[in-house]
Amino acid sequence: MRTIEDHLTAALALVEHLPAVDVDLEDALGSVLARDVTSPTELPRFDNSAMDGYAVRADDVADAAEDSPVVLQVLADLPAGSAAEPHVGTGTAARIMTGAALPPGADAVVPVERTDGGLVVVQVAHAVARGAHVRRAGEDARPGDLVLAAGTELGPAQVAAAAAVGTRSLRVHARPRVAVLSTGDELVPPGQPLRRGQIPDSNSYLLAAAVRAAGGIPVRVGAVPDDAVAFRGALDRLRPDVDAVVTSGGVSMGAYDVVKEVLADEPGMEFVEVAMQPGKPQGLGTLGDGTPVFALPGNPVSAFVSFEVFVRPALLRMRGLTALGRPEVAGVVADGWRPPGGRVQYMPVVVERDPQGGVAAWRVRRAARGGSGSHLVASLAAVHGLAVVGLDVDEVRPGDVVRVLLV
Ligand SMILES: Nc1nc2c(c(=O)[nH]1)N[C@H]1C(S)=C(S)[C@@H](COP(=O)(O)OP(=O)(O)OC[C@H]3O[C@@H](n4cnc5c(N)ncnc54)[C@H](O)[C@@H]3O)O[C@H]1N2
Ligand code: MOO
Repeated sequence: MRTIEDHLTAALALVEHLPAVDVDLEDALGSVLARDVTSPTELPRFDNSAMDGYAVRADDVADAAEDSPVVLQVLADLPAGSAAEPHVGTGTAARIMTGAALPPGADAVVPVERTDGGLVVVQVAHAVARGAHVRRAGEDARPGDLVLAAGTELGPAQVAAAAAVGTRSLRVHARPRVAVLSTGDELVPPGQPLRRGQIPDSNSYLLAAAVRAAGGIPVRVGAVPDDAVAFRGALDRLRPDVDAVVTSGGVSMGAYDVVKEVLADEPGMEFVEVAMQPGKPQGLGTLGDGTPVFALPGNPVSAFVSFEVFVRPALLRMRGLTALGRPEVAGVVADGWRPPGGRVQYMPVVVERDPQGGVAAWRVRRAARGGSGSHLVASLAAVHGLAVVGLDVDEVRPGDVVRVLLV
């Protein structure tokens, strides 16, 4: 059997960062920058007030106190956005709002609640230090500073930083468009009546959602029957519109394993057994035109785990990311189980804070009560993580510490 590491290496070798495209800031969330963003200006762009109040010369109000306020003449009113530039000389002040440019001559701001709020003359009842409540130009960024590095995934904060430096569109890696096909004569779209032997197709929804959660764009074809002509036809109709294809089912030893039957003849494809549970039978490779294909096993938990371990990292790489793993915690096992041995096990688990366990103590229990079967799709709904159990472990006991990938 092939190791997980070798199979992941083979999967990642099929893909590279997708080419760069321009995306409007409004649509940039979740994309990965293909080019650095530097600040063309100082940020803040100009010295400005951090408070609603009065722009003053600190020396003028050095002796101000509650019982002996200093009286200043109010020269101007400066709301945020005002282009006025009144010169604040000795004995004068300008009423100023948060964000308005500090007028020349002024070197501090007195908050309005420290004054009588006068519009013609103002009484200032407190001294302020030079620079008080002034936000200095360039204290956030200087011209040429790197604000966002290529390879950064754009979240709300990164989008805000790009907007603040005046960028309207960003150069990002294209997102992978990923076709999702499930195979099986037993599959019926969810919600439709079922005769004996039929089940709803959950994998095409699972995998389409997983593609979207990984930052890709799913193209959900749905269920295709176990028929070589139908499967080949569905594949041919998809391309060249997609960057990758994910299939589920039909890769094992069965008499009707259509994915294997059709794709085993493709020179770029291989069907292997990987030393993991679930997820042993795997197909991987490229179609004639180079489109990568991930042929995952049909059992729902197997499809889920296989996507996590092999497909998600590949999609992240296509999106332009270099960190491809999930965050991990070490957790203490609450209820033990017997792993299969000889294969690395990915056990779907619920991860909870241990109330007695201090800051970062996690308690881990199986998501499916009493089972680890790869068919337990309803129990999958409880999953927080996958506990990774080594292939040489014959028993996981309560109190053991396991590594958990947070999914
Ligand atoms: N003789 C052997 N039989 C099996 C072996 C083996 O080594 N020798 N391996 C088992 C393992 S492990 C797995 S995993 C499965 C993988 O089988 P396939 O990838 O060929 O998947 P199918 O046979 O098509 O389906 C398996 C199972 O999953 C259900 N299924 C399939 N697609 C969907 C879907 N879209 N939504 C919901 N459920 C789905 C299907 O009904 C089956 O119950 O093979 C074992 N057998
Ligand atoms: O590998 Mo199968 O995925 O063990 O159920």
